[in-house]
Amino acid sequence: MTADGDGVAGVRHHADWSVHGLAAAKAGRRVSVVLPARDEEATVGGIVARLRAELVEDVPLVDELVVIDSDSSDATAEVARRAGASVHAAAAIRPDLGARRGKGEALWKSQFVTTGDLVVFVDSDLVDWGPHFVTGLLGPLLTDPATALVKAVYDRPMLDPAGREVEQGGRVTELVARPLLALHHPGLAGIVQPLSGEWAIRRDVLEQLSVPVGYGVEIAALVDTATLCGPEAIAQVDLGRRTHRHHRHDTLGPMAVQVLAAVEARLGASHPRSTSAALRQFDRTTTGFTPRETTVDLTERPPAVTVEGYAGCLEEVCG
Ligand SMILES: O=c1ccn([C@@H]2O[C@H](COP(=O)(O)OP(=O)(O)O[C@H]3O[C@H](CO)[C@@H](O)[C@H](O)[C@H]3O)[C@@H](O)[C@H]2O)c(=O)[nH]1
Ligand SMILES: O=C(O)[C@H](O)COP(=O)(O)O
Repeated sequence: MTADGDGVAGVRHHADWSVHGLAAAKAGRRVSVVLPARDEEATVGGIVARLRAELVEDVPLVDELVVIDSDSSDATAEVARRAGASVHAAAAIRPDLGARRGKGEALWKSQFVTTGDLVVFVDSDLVDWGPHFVTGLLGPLLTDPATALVKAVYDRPMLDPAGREVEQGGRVTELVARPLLALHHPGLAGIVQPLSGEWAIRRDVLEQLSVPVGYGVEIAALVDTATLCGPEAIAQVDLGRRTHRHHRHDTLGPMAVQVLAAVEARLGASHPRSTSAALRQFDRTTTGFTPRETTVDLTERPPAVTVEGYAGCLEEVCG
């Protein structure tokens, strides 16, 4: 498989690295795995338990396994804790900094409760996955000092209720993220899955990034890491196959707005940052089309390194 863009390197394969080899390559570095989770009681426990058994207990690759409970109303926190994660409610982390809703907020807040030099993010709604998601993402970071961020690449089939493959997933990827990269960041067009929720990053880079509180977090991290370190500092690793819970197409609207806004905010002064947008969608009712309005949060959190009391590293990165 090749996917060379203008600047991004080709895709490696997770099998290029063994778990024992990676544990030996750590050389004193600490690894945090962070799972953001909102209402994921059905899946988060199994993911945590397997990562804990294979990458914490069998082989000492992962030093901390952290679930950030993102305003769940189900038993996510309890299930994750029982499976062996340390669990933090996003809103309870540094309450002096306030609380927003969203996936990006969970990732941003995770910086205040983790200590890893390398941070691996893994979604907690995964169905088809394995510990090779974590080892694959760590491969380039642990073996190549020029790598700053690693993105997951995978087949992502959409299955019908009977488990048959109906098409490939990634609706926001294909209709929003990829066109945005083509228009504004062609040097990143070689990124196969720009929105993949599984990615890993050096903390000394992560802490320099401004973080959208919602679903703009992945595209923002890509664009900003390329700006800070160059696109060649972004690696990609093929993790095989991934399936997860899908949103209805209309609930992808707010996600699309957040992805668009994160890229627009990085286009310079002609696109001032808004802090919210009103997305109007319509339901067919007996009286016609009834509008349904969603206020989409476009807020961004500042680089952690600029936040008073942040304990991370303060060194300058990427030259
Ligand atoms: O407010 C939220 C929303 C989601 N999540 C968690 O974030 C992960 C991904 O969320 P999901 O709603 O399943 O996103 P997807 O539809 O899978 O969206 C894809 O595209 C998004 C936009 O780039 C990425 O953020 C996702 O990781 C990626 O899987 C899951 O573990 C969620 O529980 C939170 O922690 N807080
Ligand atoms: O990554 C994406 O584009 C969105 O998460 C939607 O994915 P899906 O179309 O596979 O649900």
